Amino acid sequence: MIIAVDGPAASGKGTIAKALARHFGLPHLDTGLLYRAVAATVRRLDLDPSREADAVAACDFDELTLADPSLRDDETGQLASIVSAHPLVRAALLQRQKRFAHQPGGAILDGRDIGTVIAPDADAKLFVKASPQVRARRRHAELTGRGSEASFDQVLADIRARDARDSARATAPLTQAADAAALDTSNLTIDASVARAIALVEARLAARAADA
Ligand SMILES: Nc1ncnc2c1ncn2[C@@H]1O[C@H](COP(=O)(O)OP(=O)(O)OP(=O)(O)O)[C@@H](O)[C@H]1O
Ligand SMILES: Nc1ccn([C@@H]2O[C@H](COP(=O)(O)O)[C@@H](O)[C@H]2O)c(=O)n1
Repeated sequence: MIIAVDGPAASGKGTIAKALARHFGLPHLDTGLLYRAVAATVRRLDLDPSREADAVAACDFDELTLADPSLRDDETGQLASIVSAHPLVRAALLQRQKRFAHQPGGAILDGRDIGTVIAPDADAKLFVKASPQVRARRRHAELTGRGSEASFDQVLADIRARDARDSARATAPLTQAADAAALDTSNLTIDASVARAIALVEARLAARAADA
């Protein structure tokens, strides 16, 4: 069984995907981390993120980079959304994600293009969203908890900039797959969001079983 979870920055898709992975006993891949690792490598090697050839060179990143907590920084997220717009960067990371999705026993992946590009054949697809203000409030609380001094206005501006870049790029833009179930978490607690996500996935699986 493959479950695809997509959505914009800080919508809660990672939180939901991890909980679904526990519930259904599936391995989980946070695909944003791959783009963040490329971004961190571009920065470490002092490359130019807007040059496709530089960003492609960083796709061969050291696997240990994936465990670096600084990947979660807001600055790395912004840089990730710049490098991820290059078609050759997306191509370089494509097979790794497809292999993970199609491993025996199934998998759950979260990102921007899981339901549209990585696993269009997924058994269940969710598109997790929340208003920019709610997402910025949550991300600001998270960053403040980690000692960051970023202001709420800065976090909101960063989220809007990332949404715009991720949605406007020509290759694999952020968009809801036609067969994805939308889940707006703006007015839901984490527990309520997870319960709703489980119910949506189970409904989708039951509908597929009835069709088969
Ligand atoms: N329903 C919710 N209610 C309150 N806080 C939430 C909810 N869902 C997630 N959060 C919190 O919001 C923050 C962002 O959530 P999460 O990291 O899951 O988002 P994301 O979509 O995976 O973000 P990104 O795309 O930037 O990786 C986290 O601090 C998380 O604990
Ligand atoms: N499937 C994906 C996942 C992520 N991206 C890009 O990476 C940035 C960081 O992702 P997070 O999920 O960790 O926020 C994101 O803004 C996207 O630009 C992607 O393109 N495709």
